[in-house]
Amino acid sequence: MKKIQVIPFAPVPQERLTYLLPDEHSGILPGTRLLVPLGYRRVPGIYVSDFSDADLPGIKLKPILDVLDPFPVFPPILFSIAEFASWYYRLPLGLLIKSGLPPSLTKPLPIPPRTLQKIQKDLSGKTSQSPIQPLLPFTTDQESAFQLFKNLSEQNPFSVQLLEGVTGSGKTRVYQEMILWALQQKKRVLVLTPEIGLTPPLLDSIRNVSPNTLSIHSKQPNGERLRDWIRILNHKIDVVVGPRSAFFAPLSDLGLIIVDEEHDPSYQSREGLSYSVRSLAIKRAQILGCPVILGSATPLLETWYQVKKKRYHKLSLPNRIGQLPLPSISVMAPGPRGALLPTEVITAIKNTVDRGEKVILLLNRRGFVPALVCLECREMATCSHCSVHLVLHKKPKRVLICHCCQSQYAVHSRCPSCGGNVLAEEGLATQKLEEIIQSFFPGVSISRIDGDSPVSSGEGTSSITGDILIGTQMIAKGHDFREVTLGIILETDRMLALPDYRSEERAFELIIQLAGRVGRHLPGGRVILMTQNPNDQIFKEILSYDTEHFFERTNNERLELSYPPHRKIALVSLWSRSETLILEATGKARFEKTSSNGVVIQGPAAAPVSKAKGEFHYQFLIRATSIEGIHQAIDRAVVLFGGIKGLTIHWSIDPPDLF
Ligand SMILES: Nc1ncnc2c1ncn2[C@@H]1O[C@H](COP(=O)(O)OP(=O)(O)OP(=O)(O)O)[C@@H](O)[C@H]1O
Ligand SMILES: [Zn+2]
Repeated sequence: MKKIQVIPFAPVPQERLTYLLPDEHSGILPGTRLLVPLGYRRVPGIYVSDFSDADLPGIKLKPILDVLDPFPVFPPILFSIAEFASWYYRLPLGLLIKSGLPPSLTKPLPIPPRTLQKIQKDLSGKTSQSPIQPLLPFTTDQESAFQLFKNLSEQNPFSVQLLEGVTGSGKTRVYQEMILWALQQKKRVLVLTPEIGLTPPLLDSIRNVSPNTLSIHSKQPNGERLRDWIRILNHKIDVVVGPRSAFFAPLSDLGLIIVDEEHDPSYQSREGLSYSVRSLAIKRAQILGCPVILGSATPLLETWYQVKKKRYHKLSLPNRIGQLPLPSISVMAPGPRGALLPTEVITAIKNTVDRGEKVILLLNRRGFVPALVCLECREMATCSHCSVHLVLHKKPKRVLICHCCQSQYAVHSRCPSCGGNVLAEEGLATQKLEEIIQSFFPGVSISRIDGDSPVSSGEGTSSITGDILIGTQMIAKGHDFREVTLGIILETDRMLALPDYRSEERAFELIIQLAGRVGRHLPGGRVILMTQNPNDQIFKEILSYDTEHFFERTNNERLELSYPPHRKIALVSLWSRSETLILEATGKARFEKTSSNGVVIQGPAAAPVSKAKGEFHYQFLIRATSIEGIHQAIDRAVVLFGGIKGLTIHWSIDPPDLF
């Protein structure tokens, strides 16, 4: 029996464990799933390599229990990037690999033989060849951007290229040509997109240049996802398009990675294992020696900074297609005496709809109203498991919902605190906005696009037919609505005031992206921002689309306050049902506040949502000049808090925000 190394799908401190492989299985290849004993458990894992060191004195090795599949499902081409991710984000390698596999391959079971037979039969069939429509001729901007890409990619094995194209400048058309370039080199392509459900047009455009394209995403049925994975493993697919869950697609001969809308925070997982596939895409391209494209109209400040430092290249599409200008942006105060919209805005909506054009209203809060308040004691309805107010929803039924843990509560008629019987609905969310706007414009059709509407569950944008479109931030993402010429953003000040170092950057990006949906095909586009503080510096930058000034200013602030891109940061979170336990543990521990090697630790402080799903949440913020400093601090936190019963510890390196 030979000795082999296995990465088990378990949070083990050593990344690889050594087992014995019975001779009858000696022919298996690295990347194959095995079942191994781990303590009293049987866990699946990946066979990585043979173990060539001589003896392990005093250690009695156990044989593996089974070989789960007849072929490797996590091929060795993915080992280096998985190992890098595990090192950089301090995550158990086995769990990281598990997070990248289709769900059916994460269980301690073989693929059922009948399923496998069916998939293999499908594989032998011809891949579908959808008709290829003629491609649009390039504009001069597109031509120069593509030529620069081609030169850079042919001169350097690895390069990071920012495709900065204003909204509606035709980035997708450039992606098409880049993909064709890679296919001509007999290479394959990975295209990452923030939300597959919202961007089927991107998939169509890519299929048009490469019919052997498929999309992988977490809403696919398990069987389909497994079948697609095996098709990719068998080299039947040239281009994979998808969100975070597509990152580990087992494409061999990868020659190009495109990260569309690279600024989007959904590239970083928030729950469970925290890692950013946008950042890992850059590393994967570096390991493979191929170009990676970061596409956006509003790149991350970090990306802008790397371009400034000449580490990333920039390709520009400075104009909209058809010489249509970007919409004009203006600021306006909300109406007098609490009226939601001033008369001027109502008139602008009416005129737009009367012309047969469309209006978008963005309000970044779903539900009916964000607060149900007792007029006697001013108590607000609050979740019993989380420290957040309940949001009143009216559709599909009248119910109070916790947006943190999703618990639902019946709407009470009396205040649970003082028995008062006047409960007022305060504030505004998308469902109420829809009701108000409908009352102003009775005959006009309205579509609502938010986390509660069908479009968010992957139905695509074809259902969005209203003349007035109301939505949360979702409405600003990548859509190419033809007739929209007026955009209105409500409660802009609230977006800017979120307690986070990135809130201005996020608001800037959201406003420019929303403006990007306006006037894409018709002239006269206009955007109105509702704000009480029209003289704030950020509005001057937004009104003139002065990204450069915004980035310069924000970058200086980040430098002064020691935030990225000038420092690495991480959040270490402690969770417990007992707040006292957290406070005692952190009070006793010597988690050095400032250490000699440039690591600064702040906290613990109650997290912005200080209790969620029944557990209290405290955070440390760590800053360091290097990733090694961050690692040291996290390792120390694990030693201090990792073994305490009743306390769990999580961390997020380069978190997209501090929530
Ligand atoms: N060369 C071209 N000739 C004519 N029309 C074009 C050309 N390139 C792109 N278009 C059209 O321009 C519109 C905008 O293109 P696209 O959606 O790719 O923009 P974008 O840069 O991705 O914008 P956003 O960042 O807002 O998503 C689309 O309707 C597309 O079909
Ligand atoms: Zn809750």
